[in-house]
Amino acid sequence: MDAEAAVVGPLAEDLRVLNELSVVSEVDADAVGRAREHLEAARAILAEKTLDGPYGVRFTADGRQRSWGNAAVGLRNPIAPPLEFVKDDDGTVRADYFLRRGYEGPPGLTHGGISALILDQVLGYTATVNGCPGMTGTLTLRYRNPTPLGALHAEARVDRIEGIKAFVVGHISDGETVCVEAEGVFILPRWARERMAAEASAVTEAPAQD
Ligand SMILES: CCCCCCCCCCCCCC(=O)SCCNC(=O)CCNC(=O)[C@H](O)C(C)(C)COP(=O)(O)OP(=O)(O)OC[C@H]1O[C@@H](n2cnc3c(N)ncnc32)[C@H](O)[C@@H]1OP(=O)(O)O
Repeated sequence: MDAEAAVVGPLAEDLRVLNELSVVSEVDADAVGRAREHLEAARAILAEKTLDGPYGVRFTADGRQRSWGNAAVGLRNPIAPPLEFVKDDDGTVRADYFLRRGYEGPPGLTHGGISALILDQVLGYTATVNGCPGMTGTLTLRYRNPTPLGALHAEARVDRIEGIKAFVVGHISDGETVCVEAEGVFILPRWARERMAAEASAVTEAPAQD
């Protein structure tokens, strides 16, 4: 982990813990008031200097990509569980992750929208690392069994690629039972296709160099 990640990663992790405590803490009103005073002090410090816009995607000097603001995988984002992906030799992508009690939907279970967030990211990443990056065009989910909180597993593989479209399938399981199945169509958008075509034609039209 690089020096900046070592500073900001633990901040997001602290905030994940606070998110869960906001849900489950049973301290009295006086204690909540004291905790909020500390949080206000932290807010004031962090707000001293901020970006004007979203974090976006950034690149380090050695070319590594950072999506630290991303709501599913962002190192800096306390909404992200976060997910960390492993790619197998056959192109399958897997992630073991842990959902705290702040991700509850039905009592004691994972919110279905959180499962959708995770599958969107896992399937989209799978399309990208298998050579067909794109935006989510369609994401279809089937909630087969209730998804518990806690330790979960997601995985995805490319079913097929048709030109600019990747058809990806995947699921979430609790280690034994498949809870949610997903199919996604990821499409290289028109603006990206036009940019790639313009760059290709600029290379073709460039005068030959001796
Ligand atoms: C470089 C790109 C970014 C990479 C990001 C990597 C992140 C990885 C992680 C990501 C994780 C997070 C991910 C997120 O959160 S991504 C955020 C959620 N998704 C969006 O916001 C996408 C919004 N929509 C669009 O941008 C456009 O509508 C897209 C790009 C989808 C298509 O607009 P485009 O103008 O390009 O389309 P076209 O009219 O030229 O048609 C082209 C072909 O596509 C077919 N079609 C069209 N729409 C759909 C549809 N909805 N389902 C299925 N198929 C569709 C169409 O029939 C045609 O097929 P064919 O007739 O040729 O056979």
